Amino acid sequence: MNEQHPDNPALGQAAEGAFRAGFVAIVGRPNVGKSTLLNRLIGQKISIVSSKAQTTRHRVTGILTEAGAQFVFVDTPGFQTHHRNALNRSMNRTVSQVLADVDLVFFVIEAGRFTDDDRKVLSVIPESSSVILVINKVDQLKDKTRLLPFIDQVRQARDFTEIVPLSAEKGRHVDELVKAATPLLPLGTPLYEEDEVTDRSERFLASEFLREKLFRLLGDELPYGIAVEIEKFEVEGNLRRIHAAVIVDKPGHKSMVIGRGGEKLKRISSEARVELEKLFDGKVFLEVWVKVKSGWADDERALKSLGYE
Ligand SMILES: Nc1nc2c(ncn2[C@@H]2O[C@H](COP(=O)(O)OP(=O)(O)OP(=O)(O)O)[C@@H](O)[C@H]2O)c(=O)[nH]1
Repeated sequence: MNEQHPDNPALGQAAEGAFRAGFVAIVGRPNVGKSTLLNRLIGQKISIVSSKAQTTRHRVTGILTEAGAQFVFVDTPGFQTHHRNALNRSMNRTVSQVLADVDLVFFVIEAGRFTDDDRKVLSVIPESSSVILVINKVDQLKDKTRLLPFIDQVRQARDFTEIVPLSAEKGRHVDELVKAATPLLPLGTPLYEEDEVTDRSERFLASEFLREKLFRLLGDELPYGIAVEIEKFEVEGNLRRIHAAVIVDKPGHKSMVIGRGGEKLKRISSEARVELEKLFDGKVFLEVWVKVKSGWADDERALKSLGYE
């Protein structure tokens, strides 16, 4: 019998035993389109670090629940090869731990480009992992006949379980990825309810959204070791009051973040606010300032307080 859950048909199907659910990591060098892909996959269902999620080992960045499967996407902090300090050691450790633990890895590259940095990322994925090669930005490939030889070139580097060319930005063939990935998840009941959101999760999402805007709008000027700390998060009816500090390592970095006449910081916070209002479906009052904490990136304890493990 196919009993339907009153709020979520997907949960009803779990009773049949055919449901699949698992953790998925999306990895790739900077700028290949990982965030765009995640947003495209989960759309408005962006979630969710639920109360349950805090008892798991992973940071959940999004959940996609389909009729027959639930994908729980988890965060892998980017890794850098240039600086060696506590921050990087901690990040590299986290990356390999997370990858060894998830059920499936989406390894994302750009169509027509397979670089040394891509190979470095690939080398961190454990041999035992199931990996889907996601070739993103196929819309940028002018000569489509180049795609097959390119696929042949990349598949020399590893035995991928599946290969899916797509365009995350245009939303093309993203459903193919979901289709290819579903049978690779383990059988099991859903790990999370859909649209589960807690105060804590909103706080986490606020810091993630702000961090994303900093990365995007500072670009090459992004100071090394920048971090976001949510100092206050209050909910009054449909209004959220958020006070956030951007932590930088050196006094000189402060002016880079603030920009001439405060322009940069104003733009960063206003873009983050607009997206948070959409996400929370309510008004957001977001106040952001910049704080200097010298040497924080080298201080393991400070890292812990900022959420790095
Ligand atoms: N043409 C095209 N551009 C894309 C596509 N997907 C992403 N982009 C663009 O590529 C750039 C990087 O995208 P992100 O999603 O930020 O990439 P990322 O891998 O998350 O980058 P990091 O956060 O730096 O690791 C953005 O300018 C996107 O708009 C695509 O399918 N086609």
